[in-house]
Amino acid sequence: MATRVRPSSKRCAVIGGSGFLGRHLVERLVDKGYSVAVFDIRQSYELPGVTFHQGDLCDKQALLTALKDVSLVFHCASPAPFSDDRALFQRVNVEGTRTVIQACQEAGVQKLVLTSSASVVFEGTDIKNGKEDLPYAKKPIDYYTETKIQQEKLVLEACSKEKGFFTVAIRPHGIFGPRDPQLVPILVDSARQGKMKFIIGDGSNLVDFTFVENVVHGHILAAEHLKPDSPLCGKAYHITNDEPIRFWDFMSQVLVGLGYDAPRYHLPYTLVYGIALLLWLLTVLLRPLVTIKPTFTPMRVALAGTYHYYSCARAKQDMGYKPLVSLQEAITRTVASYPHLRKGS
Ligand SMILES: NC(=O)C1=CN([C@@H]2O[C@H](COP(=O)(O)OP(=O)(O)OC[C@H]3O[C@@H](n4cnc5c(N)ncnc54)[C@H](OP(=O)(O)O)[C@@H]3O)[C@@H](O)[C@H]2O)C=CC1
Ligand SMILES: CC(C)CCC[C@@H](C)[C@H]1CC[C@H]2C3=C(CC[C@]12C)[C@@]1(C)CCC(=O)C[C@@H]1CC3
Repeated sequence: MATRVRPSSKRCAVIGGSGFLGRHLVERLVDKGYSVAVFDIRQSYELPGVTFHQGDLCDKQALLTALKDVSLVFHCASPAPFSDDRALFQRVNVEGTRTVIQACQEAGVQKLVLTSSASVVFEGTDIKNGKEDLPYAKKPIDYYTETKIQQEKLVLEACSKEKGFFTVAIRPHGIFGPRDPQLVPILVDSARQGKMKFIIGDGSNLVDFTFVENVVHGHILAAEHLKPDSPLCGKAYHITNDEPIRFWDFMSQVLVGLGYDAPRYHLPYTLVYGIALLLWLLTVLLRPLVTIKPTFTPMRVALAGTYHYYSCARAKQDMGYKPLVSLQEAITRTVASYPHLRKGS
């Protein structure tokens, strides 16, 4: 009878390993002595100790090649959240994740760590110190979040002691750091267009922004604590910097750090939200004729004008999580990493 060779626990795969979070995760795993297989639709770098497998995660055969001899899989691939392509989110985040689960089970993978999002419980209204037992959003803020909810459910439901397949979901919020392609670049682009003069609402709303290295730390701790009978099995965990900050203070610190003025003038939240909604309707109506990409979408206005910060007490208790980098240090390091986005450069 053929015996199955138990894959090495230091061999893992990162699906989405060419992306912002994925690459930081891969770099840390290599530092910790893991050998890593990256599976991604694109290859964006080369690194000793890392093998690249280019492919679409909806393709099970391609996944099976990358998952050979792998015991641990991190799944952090997703289409960009600001894409408007509902069919793409459905195909990659839902159908693709189903395929990832099947491929993991067929390849004999023991642990799957999903990058979910704290936004799975956000409906555009205030969340203060939200815990993981909040219900999933009934009206998610966009298609991206709608499919992140379905994806998280699929992964957590697949956790099975009988099959020897253990799953956990990490829910980060507002990831930022060096090489982030969205938060800082969008902010600077808006400032360069003169659109960052206004504070939406009274500016007191607290939110979580989480440094990418802390998010990586949470993922690796989750993987290392995920064992049969551990409390992590089939559960979701918020990973944040544990230092909620006023949304507009965070934006101002990044902008001022890069040489731009901080927003100063207040606008009522409902007015801006209403205008953003009208603009969005207009873009939908005009879509057959022209493509418009407004800076202030209803989703961004909701994120900019409400409280949304989360408790990471469960991660502290079950996996000993503690942020490694403080928010101030993280902002300083992030600002320093974007010399090309400084005013005047
Ligand atoms: N950034 C944030 O603030 C937050 C992110 N998250 C989650 O974290 C994860 C990582 O996000 P982030 O690093 O910011 O995103 P990125 O877009 O930087 O990384 C995602 C990677 O997945 C790749 N990818 C997309 N579709 C496929 C596919 N069909 N098959 C294989 N690879 C694919 C992307 O390629 P390509 O670029 O070509 O599309 C990209 O390389 C995502 O799951 C996201 O939902 C959660 C909370 C907050
Ligand atoms: C133009 C300005 C009013 C705002 C610019 C900053 C925004 C680009 C970011 C502020 C909060 C961020 C955020 C995400 C993306 C970038 C921001 C909107 C996510 C939507 C990314 C994907 C997630 O899973 C949730 C994030 C919430 C916070």
